[in-house]
Amino acid sequence: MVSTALLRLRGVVKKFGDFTALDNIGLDIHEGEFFTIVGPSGSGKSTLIRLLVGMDDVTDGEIWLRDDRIDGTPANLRPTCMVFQSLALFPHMTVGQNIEFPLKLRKVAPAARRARAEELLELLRLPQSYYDKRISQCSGGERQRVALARALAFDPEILFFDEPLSALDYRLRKTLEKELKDLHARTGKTFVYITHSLEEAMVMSDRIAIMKAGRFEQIAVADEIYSTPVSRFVAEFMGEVNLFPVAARNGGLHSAALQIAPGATLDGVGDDDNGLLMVRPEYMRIADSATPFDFMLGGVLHGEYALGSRIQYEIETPEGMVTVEKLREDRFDIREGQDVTVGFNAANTHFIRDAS
Ligand SMILES: Nc1ncnc2c1ncn2[C@@H]1O[C@H](COP(=O)(O)OP(=O)(O)OP(=O)(O)O)[C@@H](O)[C@H]1O
Repeated sequence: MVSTALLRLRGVVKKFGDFTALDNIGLDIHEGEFFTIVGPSGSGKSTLIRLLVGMDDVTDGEIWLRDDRIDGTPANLRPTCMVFQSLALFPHMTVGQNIEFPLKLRKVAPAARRARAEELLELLRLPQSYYDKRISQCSGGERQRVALARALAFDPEILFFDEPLSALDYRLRKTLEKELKDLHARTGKTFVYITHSLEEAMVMSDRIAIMKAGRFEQIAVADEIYSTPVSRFVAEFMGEVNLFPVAARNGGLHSAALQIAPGATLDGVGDDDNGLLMVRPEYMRIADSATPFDFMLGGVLHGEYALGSRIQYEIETPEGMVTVEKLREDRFDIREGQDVTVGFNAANTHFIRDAS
């Protein structure tokens, strides 16, 4: 059978004793894709990657690489897969020796090894003079680049990344996020990446999978996960959010929390629907009598927080805290303790059906 997916998982289960760490996982990863798995601590991300690279065995299910079943193949016999771990460099060797290591294992001749190492230095934007530099003399960011160059020297079909940037400082992380995305585009390789950081996932990925308790809650492109999450869990995991219970009855919308403009409707919401109306803080507005909104609620400004280029406002309402966000240049002229009415329009909402 010819398949379009590079890596396919079917009914993958991993148990540790009675505990099910991965529960019937199905997944297709496409050739050349940057695929990121995010989820809270303990959701099963590392367990999944260990199965994918062959460091651990599945309890049940199948893993296919193209048209070969690989779940029974040990890690060292999966030459197409490679884990990228920054800390696995040899500190006593030079940058060049580290990058050439996989080629030496494959008995590539010294001149060809050196030529490839120089190409990879260029690809990773490291100066050629680094060839003779010791790893112990490289900075954290340079080590990350050398580790990537070495991973690419294996010429794997898929590169697996297990939180490679988590130990780095903010600025370096931001730089390397962009570099990784760029490297992905330049190499055309398939990247499978796991992280806690949603921001990292959003910047780099073609598709994101959100993991919860050993299952995928949603798999989609970043924008779709952010704008149309399938559950409260995904909505809350993907950043700040306001959620209001809403029901559709007798041709109208009802909510204990919100004043709803007569005739306001929500796309795709029919009679007897129950759910949560989601609105991201950047779509919340301060309302006045001149600017009515489809949905409004009153409260008191509880706090104002500067987040660099953005300002976040917390409004205390009878239904709980509501978050409103503005660009700094558009900041509101309101003071803590002041009464405010906030509003938003149906077009800027997403309805999460039956969200419990
Ligand atoms: N060898 C093991 N024996 C028993 N339980 C394990 C083992 N490895 C992992 N687990 C459990 O499986 C669950 C998933 O762990 P895993 O390390 O995959 O989570 P994670 O999403 O990678 O978390 P983190 O982000 O904290 O690394 C956890 O509850 C963990 O305690």
